[in-house]
Amino acid sequence: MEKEVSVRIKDLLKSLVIDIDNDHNTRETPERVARIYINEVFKGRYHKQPKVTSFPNVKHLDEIYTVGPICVRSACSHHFVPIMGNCWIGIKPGARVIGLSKFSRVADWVFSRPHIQEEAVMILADEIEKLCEPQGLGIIIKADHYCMKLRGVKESQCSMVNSVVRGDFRHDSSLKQEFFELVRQQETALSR
Ligand SMILES: Nc1nc2c(ncn2[C@@H]2O[C@H](COP(=O)(O)OP(=O)(O)OP(=O)(O)O)[C@@H](O)[C@H]2O)c(=O)[nH]1
Repeated sequence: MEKEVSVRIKDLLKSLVIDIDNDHNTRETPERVARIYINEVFKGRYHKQPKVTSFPNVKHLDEIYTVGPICVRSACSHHFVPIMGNCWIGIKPGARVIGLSKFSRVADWVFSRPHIQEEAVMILADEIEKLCEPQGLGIIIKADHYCMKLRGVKESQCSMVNSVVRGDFRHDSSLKQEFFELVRQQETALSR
């Protein structure tokens, strides 16, 4: 696959009148770009989900906890330029729990694909629900879209914030508020 992609990138660069044969800086760029897409930026499409072990919630914990900020590194489906930001996950555990670091690993796997942010948050929520079946789940993403910064409208300060709430977070507004408040407090502490 790397070979096939690099051949096509070579054609693309030729169409863009980039002289990869004589410009020493771009000579191996097609191979590099192929590796970046397959092994890094879009790896979530080609690599298996990271292994996640779940454990029984022996103490029947039913208080919420949050984890974040988790890095969002993605690419927008429309222009293939970066989406960079943070995400926060809130859990009211169910019968099983997973290790904290696994939220980052699964998020990285999900975000490493071309996305629009509205769908990315739902796909991540679906994966977390499958892994630990929480009683409640909330996710907030705040991200910069370089299709709005680097090009187009060139808005340097504008970002997108969206969220998804599932289970008890959706049915119990006080729980949802608690999650948003915990994230707000941690964000404020980080920005000091
Ligand atoms: N809803 C949503 N829109 C996004 C996201 N990422 C990029 N976009 C927007 O997708 C739109 C694509 O618009 P098009 O009109 O098809 O493309 P375009 O002519 O390049 O648009 P401009 O960016 O306005 O120049 C742009 O407004 C982007 O800002 C995302 O995650 N969610």
